[in-house]
Amino acid sequence: MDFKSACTVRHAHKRYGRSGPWVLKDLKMTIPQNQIYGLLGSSGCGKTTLLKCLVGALDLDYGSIDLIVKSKKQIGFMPQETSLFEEFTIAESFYFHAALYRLSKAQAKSKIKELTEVLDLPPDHRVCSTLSGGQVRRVSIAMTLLHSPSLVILDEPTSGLDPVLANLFWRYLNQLSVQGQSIIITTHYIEEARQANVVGLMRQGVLLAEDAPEKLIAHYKVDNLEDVFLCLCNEQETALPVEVEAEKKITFTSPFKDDANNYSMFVPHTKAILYKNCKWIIHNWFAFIMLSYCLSLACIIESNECLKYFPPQRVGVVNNGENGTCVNYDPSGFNCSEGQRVDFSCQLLDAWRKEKPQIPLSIYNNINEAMKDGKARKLITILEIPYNFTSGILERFDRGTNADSELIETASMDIHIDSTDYMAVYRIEQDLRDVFYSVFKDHLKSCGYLPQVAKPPLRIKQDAFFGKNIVYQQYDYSLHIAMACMCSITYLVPLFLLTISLCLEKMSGAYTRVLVGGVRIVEIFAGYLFMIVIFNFTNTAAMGFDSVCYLWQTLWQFLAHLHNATDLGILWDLVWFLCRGSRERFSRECRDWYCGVISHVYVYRLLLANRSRLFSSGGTFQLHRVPNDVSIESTHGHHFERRWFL
Ligand SMILES: Nc1ncnc2c1ncn2[C@@H]1O[C@H](COP(=O)(O)OP(=O)(O)OP(=O)(O)O)[C@@H](O)[C@H]1O
Repeated sequence: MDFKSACTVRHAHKRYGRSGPWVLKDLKMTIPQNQIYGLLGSSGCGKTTLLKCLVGALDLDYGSIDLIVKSKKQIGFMPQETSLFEEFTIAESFYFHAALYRLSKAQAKSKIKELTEVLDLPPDHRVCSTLSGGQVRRVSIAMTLLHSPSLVILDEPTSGLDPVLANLFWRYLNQLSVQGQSIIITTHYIEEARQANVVGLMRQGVLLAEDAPEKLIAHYKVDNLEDVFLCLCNEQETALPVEVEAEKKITFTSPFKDDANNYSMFVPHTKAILYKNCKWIIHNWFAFIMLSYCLSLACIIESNECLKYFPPQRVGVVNNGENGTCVNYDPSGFNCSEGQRVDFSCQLLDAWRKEKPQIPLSIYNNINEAMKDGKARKLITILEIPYNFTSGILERFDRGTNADSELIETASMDIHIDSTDYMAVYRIEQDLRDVFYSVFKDHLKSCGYLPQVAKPPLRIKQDAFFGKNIVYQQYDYSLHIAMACMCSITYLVPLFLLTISLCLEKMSGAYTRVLVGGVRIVEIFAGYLFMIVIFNFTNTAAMGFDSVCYLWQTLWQFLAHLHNATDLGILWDLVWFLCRGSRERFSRECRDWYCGVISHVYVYRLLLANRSRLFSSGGTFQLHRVPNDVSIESTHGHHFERRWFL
């Protein structure tokens, strides 16, 4: 035959696995340029394997392939499988393939119009998964031909096509070949292949003959190609079995190894993959929104008290004292030297209102009502003042060291503190001590005693005891695990769903086409990575709202209690916290201005201390949730006070 070759295959050997049977056995093939080559053969003879080797989807074990094209971009390959993104509409599929081959809008538009007419495509808003088998095949052919490739390779394009349409399609292929495209087509319909310029007849991995159909028919003196094939099969049966000879084992080199498009197409390929991923997400929005963003939202709602109401900052009081609600008692009018009778409960409440205006009091008639509100988390503490509280304390003063335990019991107030909030317990105890001290001090002063007598015999010195090793005992981590798990799932969902999409696309063969189009794994990876980053970023932003809310309160509380900020360490950790505010999304107790700051330090200290149990809890940790049995074993230079840890 006298023609220029579009593809030449020499001594092609291919098998799957190291010890599998040879699928291609010393196969030789020459595909003429600008002509249609019909590759015929029984099922399983190796046609698809050969085509995949031609387009670079598989490598030969031995042999050589010479192609007229040097870039995958110039090849159009239609695999046997559907090879379409099933959720896409036809228009989206066209857009994706046009982007993949960097076609201009005008080029894409005119080619789409041409292909729609020739292949009688359904309306372009139709989703691929809803098309019939024949329609899918036609859309698949259209995608293959969209970028007008120089070498067109079609694996059984006409199976399932209406005969009239198949005829039109063959005519269109003829037209393309005249326009300069070389076409290889496999088909099971042997007679159909008479329309090809050249046919190759293949059996058991060997090309038995290749020539123009009419020449083959004439040579074997039969009426049709089927009979030619029969003759060739008989010849092969009588011939000696083909052995793979050592001298025919030519080392295979990919015809695309110098593909110049490898790097220049990075951006368009990645953009096309991104487009495809975005569309996939849009088509599967329900799964993404439900699994990803709804979980984020649940985390925020569940973990953020700021969104619900301002955290309770009230102290409930049940005053069973002699003056009850204190309406008939003027605390400021009390003067010991004039022999007036003091009411410590009313003095205490008055002092509280003056000294702790940020924590208002709620007066209750009985303990049950107060406890009800306490359990509803409207109160942080309930003060239950007994009837003879004042007389009991006065008697204690009188009796001095002679006071018995019964009297001490009588003169004590019950304080119910919400112990789920460790920092609140600490603060309320401190506040109560301050207020009691101020009341007794004033009383003693008014009665002519030394006020310092009321001061507890303690001199607090602030030293730095900071241990490296923090020991946990008997702590229930489940509280933290739930939230941490939800958050982790939120971040894993996009990864999980996009992986599913990748698997589905691989199974449908869509990726074969994409890879044959010259897309590299690194470009697919970049497209996926970008999507995952976007998802996690938006998730973090959503959760960040929670952090901003918390941050605002933290700052507010920080400024309100600035007098406590005796150490620069707080400022340092506040800055740290600002930088890493998102870590605090699990915070339940926004009101503790320092819990966020300290918990932060705490987390890092624990991470540094390598506590595997904390790691297993998976989330951040709050100081007020820390059990009382935390101990710091050894000292280590640090800017925080020990009392903050205990
Ligand atoms: N991935 C694979 N692993 C192992 N064997 C394979 C694989 N793919 C194909 N084969 C085997 O290689 C042989 C040739 O398969 P191939 O798909 O190339 O045939 P074919 O001529 O295209 O058949 P059909 O016309 O039915 O599509 C078959 O025996 C097949 O079972």
